[in-house]
Amino acid sequence: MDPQAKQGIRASEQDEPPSLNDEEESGPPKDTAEFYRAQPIFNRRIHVLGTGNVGKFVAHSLRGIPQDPPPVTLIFHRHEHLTAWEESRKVINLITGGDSVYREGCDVELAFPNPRYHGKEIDQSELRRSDSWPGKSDEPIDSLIVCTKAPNVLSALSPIKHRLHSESIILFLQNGMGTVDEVSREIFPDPATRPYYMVGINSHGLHRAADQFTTVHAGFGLISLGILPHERNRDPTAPYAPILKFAPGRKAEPIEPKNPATPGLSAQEPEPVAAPWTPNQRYLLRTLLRVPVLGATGFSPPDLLQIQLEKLAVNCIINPLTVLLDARNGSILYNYSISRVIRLLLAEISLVIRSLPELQHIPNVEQRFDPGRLETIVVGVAHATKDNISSMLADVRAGRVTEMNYINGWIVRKGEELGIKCFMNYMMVHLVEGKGRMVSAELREGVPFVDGPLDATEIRLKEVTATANEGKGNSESATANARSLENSTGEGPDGKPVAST
Ligand SMILES: CC(C)(CO)[C@@H](O)C(=O)[O-]
Repeated sequence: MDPQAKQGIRASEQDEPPSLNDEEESGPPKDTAEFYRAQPIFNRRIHVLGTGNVGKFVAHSLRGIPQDPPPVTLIFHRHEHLTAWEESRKVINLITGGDSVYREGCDVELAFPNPRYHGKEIDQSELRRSDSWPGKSDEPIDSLIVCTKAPNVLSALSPIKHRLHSESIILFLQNGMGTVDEVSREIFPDPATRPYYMVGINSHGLHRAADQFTTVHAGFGLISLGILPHERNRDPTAPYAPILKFAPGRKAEPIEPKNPATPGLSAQEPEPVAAPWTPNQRYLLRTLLRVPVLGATGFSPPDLLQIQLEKLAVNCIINPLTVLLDARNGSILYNYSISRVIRLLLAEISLVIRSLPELQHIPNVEQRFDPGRLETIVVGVAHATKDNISSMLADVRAGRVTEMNYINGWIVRKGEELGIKCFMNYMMVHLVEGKGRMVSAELREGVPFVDGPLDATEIRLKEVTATANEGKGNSESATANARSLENSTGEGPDGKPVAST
């Protein structure tokens, strides 16, 4: 067996510094801080799953903690990425305002995602030639930050689920809602062995760079963090996990009129957070709070949920509209017709959010999620990011699956559970998915084809590979496509024409 297979590939073996808690305990702790300081940290290593812009930014930031940065392991999902890393300087570069900062010291592993079709995982084990490969690791993971896009979380997490245990902590950094519930249902169905979860909302602007291990920090933002209550530690009928009145299999009851501005009128009182943080929860949270560039702040679960829902409302408007208009974020501003669409969408989004049972005990929810206030937030973000291409538009242009299922799709599903029909959002989901399919089909058409009678050495490429993709964020793949065929036919730039039609 490959000697590296047990523990991935380590940058250095001396990176396990002594526990943060070397001091001997003397008597009972006097205050909360002392209580937490007395908790032992067994493993400081932080694994980062997903090495896109967010993953690189987080790993770079963690390695930049001035004193005693934590050991960080990047989990790649493709062999090419591992090879590229091994052949590179083994540094992550963050470009801020044109200046590059290189950080070294990350270890790497390779875990192949388990593909899923129609919601079911496909067992690939029989297809594998070996159970061991360079970069494979079976070591336990105590702290994990999941930075993959929402639609890829299940397939990326599945091959490492055996390494996560009931005391591990997983931080989810995805756009949209519903990822955590999906992970509990599909990956960790048993609450007794389920790890702890933390959720983060990232507002940093990060752009792709030409180099694979470089990210551009285009806009400073914040990361709002919150530790979610674990089912092991709370009453599952408490408001944070309410019994849904219209959930499948449940006898439908009409929604009671609520008055959230008067807490307690029709909702249960929130459950007080009783469980103290585990050492891994506290360690990961504290470590992230120590990184100035992340701008991380901790919130209670109800506060975090409301921040998530505000961000969701913004994403529900800017992301699909920029896809349909195929334009930058600012394009939705100062346009009478687009404003009508925004208002119709927000009317549904606001109603669903204001009806969520988990918010019923919180004062001012009616005001905070009023459609007019949400519109002000959306317009503010669209204005502040007017020159940006939204993440969803970038996904569609590149032929990737969008996060629509976790954004407007989540509103539609929640609406169904609550008895609210969200026609406008349903239409948005399918317009964006339809557009995504159309663009992917166009990109697939970019596969070079042979046209007309050719002699043995001649070949023509459809020009669409180079031109149809221009300015659509996928020119890299189109060019690579064209280049690979050029190489395979041995035709160079000064050979016979390779592009026609
Ligand atoms: C806020 C936002 C729409 C700005 O581009 C961003 O969350 C995105 O691109 O998804």
